[in-house]
Amino acid sequence: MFFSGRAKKPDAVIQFIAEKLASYFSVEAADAISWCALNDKQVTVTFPFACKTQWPAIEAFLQQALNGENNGEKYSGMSVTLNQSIQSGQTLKPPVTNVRNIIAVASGKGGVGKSTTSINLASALLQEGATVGILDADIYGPSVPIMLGNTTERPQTADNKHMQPLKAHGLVANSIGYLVPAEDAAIWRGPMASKALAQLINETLWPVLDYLIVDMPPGTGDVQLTMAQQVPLTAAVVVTTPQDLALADAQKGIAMFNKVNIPVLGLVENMSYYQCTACGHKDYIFAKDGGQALAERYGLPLLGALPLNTSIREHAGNGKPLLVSEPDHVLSDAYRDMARAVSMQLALTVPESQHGAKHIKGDPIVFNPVDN
Ligand SMILES: Nc1ncnc2c1ncn2[C@@H]1O[C@H](COP(=O)(O)OP(=O)(O)OP(=O)(O)O)[C@@H](O)[C@H]1O
Repeated sequence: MFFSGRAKKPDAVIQFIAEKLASYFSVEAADAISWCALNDKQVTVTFPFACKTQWPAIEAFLQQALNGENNGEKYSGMSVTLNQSIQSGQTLKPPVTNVRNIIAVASGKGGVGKSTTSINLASALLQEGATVGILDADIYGPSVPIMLGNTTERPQTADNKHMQPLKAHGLVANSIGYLVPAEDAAIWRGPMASKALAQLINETLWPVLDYLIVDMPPGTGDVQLTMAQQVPLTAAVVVTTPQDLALADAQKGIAMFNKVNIPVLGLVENMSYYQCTACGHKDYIFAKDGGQALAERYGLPLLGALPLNTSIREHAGNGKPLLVSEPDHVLSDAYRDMARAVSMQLALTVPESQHGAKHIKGDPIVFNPVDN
């Protein structure tokens, strides 16, 4: 047997790797143990969340740990392979075919940057190795087509019942904005808006997606509540700006999801500060640490804090997300940090679906994540 003599028992190696992973991700070793498997001299770590941009660093860190700390002999010849496999989180309603997790991005107040956060979160999750779609549920003010730069495209249908989602920048997307003129949707009453959302979700032929990001309409009224109940949401992320007014509305958003038993993964504080490009001084225009204080009050993590920044606004408006145009931008890094936090929080806090993978039927469309 391989683990005889001076070598460690398999569970000791796994325990060792799990402890290193726990320190890297600030989680419990007990969580990390379930990610690890040993096969001969190879430890395979299968992350249940998206973190692919970190793999080279993690691999080097684990390999160094195996070789170092006087372990050279104990773990001699052992190597680490990394993988990721994102499971479906449980939902109150039956899941949508092919969609593992639906994450609502919501805000109590309009104009806080919910759509901008949605599109950049979706792009960042994609860069972290997940398959991602975006659904624009902001029936009254759809901005996903503008942000993806495909306002003139229309979803195709082969049977007049189902739509192929549009593909842009590696994402798949659907929006009421592709289907009806803005002035028509703007006058829809609640039931009509909810029905339109149900159709968008259920009649789109989604390819297999780890995450479908739903850009919710702003506010916490009847329309939003019905939508939150109607869609098989796995979880929600609440976007706020740091000032009191927005925070008060963000609380209403958290309360709304609590009421319908949808787990809130955490808060994103947008427009946290402005950093002067000339001198680097940070100005907390809308107050300081409001998002952090609210997160603490509700025992939620602050998943990200993004500054008020010209690049964020320009890229949101010109049809090419910041992460696509400038993947090396320091704010693209910040969005990827946020995406990993969202993905990890979901994997660690939402129990796996009892439906298993029964709703995963395969790709109804050819999905190429690098397609533009
Ligand atoms: N961090 C940021 N820095 C600079 N501009 C931003 C930032 N976030 C959002 N914006 C800009 O603020 C405006 C509102 O953003 P966005 O449309 O994302 O907000 P929203 O909350 O989805 O709005 P709505 O309530 O209309 O749905 C847009 O012009 C967007 O480009």
